[in-house]
Amino acid sequence: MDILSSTLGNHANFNPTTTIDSVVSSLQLLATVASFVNVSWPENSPVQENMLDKKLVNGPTSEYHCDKGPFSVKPQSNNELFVEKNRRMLKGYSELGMNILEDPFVPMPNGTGELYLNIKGDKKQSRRASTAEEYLLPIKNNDNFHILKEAQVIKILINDNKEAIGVRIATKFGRINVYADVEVILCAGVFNSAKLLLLSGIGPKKDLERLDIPVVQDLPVGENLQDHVFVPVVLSGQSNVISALDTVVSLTELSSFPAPIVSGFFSSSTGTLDLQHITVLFGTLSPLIFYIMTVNFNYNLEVSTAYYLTDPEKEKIFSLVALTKPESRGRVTLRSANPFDPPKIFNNFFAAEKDLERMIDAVKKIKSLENTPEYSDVEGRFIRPPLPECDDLEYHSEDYWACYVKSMATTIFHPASTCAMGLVVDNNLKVKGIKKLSVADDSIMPFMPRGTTGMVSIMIAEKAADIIKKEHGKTEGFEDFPCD
Ligand SMILES: Cc1cc2nc3c(=O)[nH]c(=O)nc-3n(C[C@H](O)[C@H](O)[C@H](O)COP(=O)(O)OP(=O)(O)OC[C@H]3O[C@@H](n4cnc5c(N)ncnc54)[C@H](O)[C@@H]3O)c2cc1C
Repeated sequence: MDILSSTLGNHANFNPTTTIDSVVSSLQLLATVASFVNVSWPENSPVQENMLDKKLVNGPTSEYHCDKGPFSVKPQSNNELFVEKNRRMLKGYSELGMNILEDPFVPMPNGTGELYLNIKGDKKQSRRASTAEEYLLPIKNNDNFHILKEAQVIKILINDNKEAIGVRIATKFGRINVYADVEVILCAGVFNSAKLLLLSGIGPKKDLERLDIPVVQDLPVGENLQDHVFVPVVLSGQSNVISALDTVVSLTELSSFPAPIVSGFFSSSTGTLDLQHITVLFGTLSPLIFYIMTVNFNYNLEVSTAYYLTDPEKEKIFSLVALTKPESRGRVTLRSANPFDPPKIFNNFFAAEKDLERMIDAVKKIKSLENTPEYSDVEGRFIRPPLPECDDLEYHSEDYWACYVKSMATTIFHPASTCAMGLVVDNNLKVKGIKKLSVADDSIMPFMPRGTTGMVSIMIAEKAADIIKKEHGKTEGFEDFPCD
């Protein structure tokens, strides 16, 4: 297991003796990179969960749940430390006018509810259910499954017939060419799949010519970059010194995310469920809020310290407010023709004016939690972070909120769509105009999913495996949905 995990950061999905089965195995490798929370996906997903809460499997929304799939999933209420705090957070949202959903993992979930977490095992034996364990472990001894460690693909080899014949890999022993018997499947992620296509002459003609890369196929690779941009809104809640203890205990409790967490979808005045909040309650003086702000999201020390130390005797309620369906489009392009240079990434958040308006609406709405009885009864309030660039603007003016949003905006790490289906690949994941070359990762999404992208990566890998099986007449495990 350790050996497998250690290879995930630089797996090479291509091997010299590729057979149909080994291509399928390689695709399953793609699935190893996505894990994290809430793998449940309602809209006819080929991802099959193993929902551990029987109430959901047998309840009114049973058609959206499965208890026979590879991924263990359970609601957070299984942890009694969090039940009361989740209830309070949900009460605040209900007083704000949001629906409270018993089960938020249904199509068009208009409201707020508990998150489901993909965690397997009981109590102290618990651990995050991962694609590495569920997909790779069962096949790790297969003869046709190989992982090349400490290796970086630097180019796709394409012959004069515009047919992909293999890849060039840089290893610590030097560069080697690896040839594919069947086809090459690129799963290097949103930035690096685009980068590899560009390095191989597949991309916008003008960009390639600028770097003297011979043009093999003129395609809009790297364009159409999308992401879930978010802005934090932090409120102080009730004084609760005991919750400092809960914070410590919950860190040792492996059967759930280490803090109470709820999430929901809501609409701005210009969209339908175009906004999401993910709300975490941090116990009094919990250092987790400081850690998350600095390490996870890279905020500066002034902002992170303000969230940590303002109203120190109180709980902090951190809402990550995100645009689920952004209109802005960014792009990824090469910095140089050197494969070891990172690509240039232009997020272009808020390039579309409407995105800024929607985010301002969303921030104001979540901030107004402070006016609900749940918060005003305990003198809960919005914590204004120090933003010197906004100081000259009148607090609460539209200009101030625009400045707040632009200063505080960052990514939830859901980039997608740089090799979008329809623009770069066809609906069978084949790169347009090139034979025997497919892409199977988040870069192929034409649009952002409403929820997290990791679960969609797994769906893409599952679907890609089915496409390959179908093309080669393999029926075993084809469209094998355990709960159908
Ligand atoms: C901090 C963070 C938190 C997240 N939280 C969640 C969450 O809670 N829920 C959720 O659903 N999603 C979450 N995501 C998103 C999720 O991780 C992605 O959607 C998913 O991993 C994308 O899968 P992918 O296969 O497209 O690309 P990746 O996971 O990026 O995989 C690409 C792989 O290709 C390898 N690679 C790249 N270039 C080369 C090369 N040249 N040669 C060889 N190998 C190469 C990389 O090392 C990597 O292993 C999170 C992401 C981040 C960064």
